[in-house]
Amino acid sequence: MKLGLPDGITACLFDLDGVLTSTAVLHRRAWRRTFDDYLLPRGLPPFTEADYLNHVDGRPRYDGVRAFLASRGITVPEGTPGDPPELDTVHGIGNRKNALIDTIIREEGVTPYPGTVRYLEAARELFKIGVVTSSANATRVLDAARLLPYVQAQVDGLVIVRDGLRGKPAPDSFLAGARLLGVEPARAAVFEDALSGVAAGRAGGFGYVVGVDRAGQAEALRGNGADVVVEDLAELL
Ligand SMILES: O=P(O)(O)OC[C@H]1O[C@@H](O)[C@H](O)[C@@H](O)[C@@H]1O
Repeated sequence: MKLGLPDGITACLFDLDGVLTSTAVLHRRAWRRTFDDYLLPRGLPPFTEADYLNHVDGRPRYDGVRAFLASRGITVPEGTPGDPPELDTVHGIGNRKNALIDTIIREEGVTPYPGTVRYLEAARELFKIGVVTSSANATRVLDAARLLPYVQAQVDGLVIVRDGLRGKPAPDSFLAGARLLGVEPARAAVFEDALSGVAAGRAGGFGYVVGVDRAGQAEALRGNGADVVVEDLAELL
């Protein structure tokens, strides 16, 4: 074992929001405001943390809109990516959330987890490092957190759309990350805080899946595919 990973692992694929940076809570807040603006005027129950964790967390933006609305039996037109934020379409609602997260990130900034930075410092000496995230805002967030120098390969929300990949919980984005680093999935470890993300790691046949529990959902992370669950990456040092 090195840095808590089994022998034979040569690469680490890190999710971004909630694993490297504390931006998962910012996304959650933006989603809550977006969906509550839709739900509450219609007399429907508000968006909950469980809604976020089960249907939205880790998935590409519009997949999250579709999955959550489907869980409530709500159908809205698909629309197109250029839809303005005030339109009640899948794309309009997703764009509304993106305008909100944009403001929140600009006003509040981005912090990397200190334990993650320590882990990255150690890992860069031993492993290839990639970031695999559904977020189309990844470069900006990595840059603000000063983490870009650690990243040798990046698969993000823009790449997912460009290459027509299926989003998490499908394994496509992690498999693309492994390919970019030139490693077999069995030789790569996946680090994920989202249920959809650990499921993607398991579905891709990755050598090890580390669940990072930032939301008191250790059991669910294990149930969806994590081999081990930690609350902070420093526990693996
Ligand atoms: O809307 P973005 O920035 O492209 O991000 C898409 C998704 O990215 C994931 O990393 C987050 O867990 C989700 O909350 C978010 O919805």
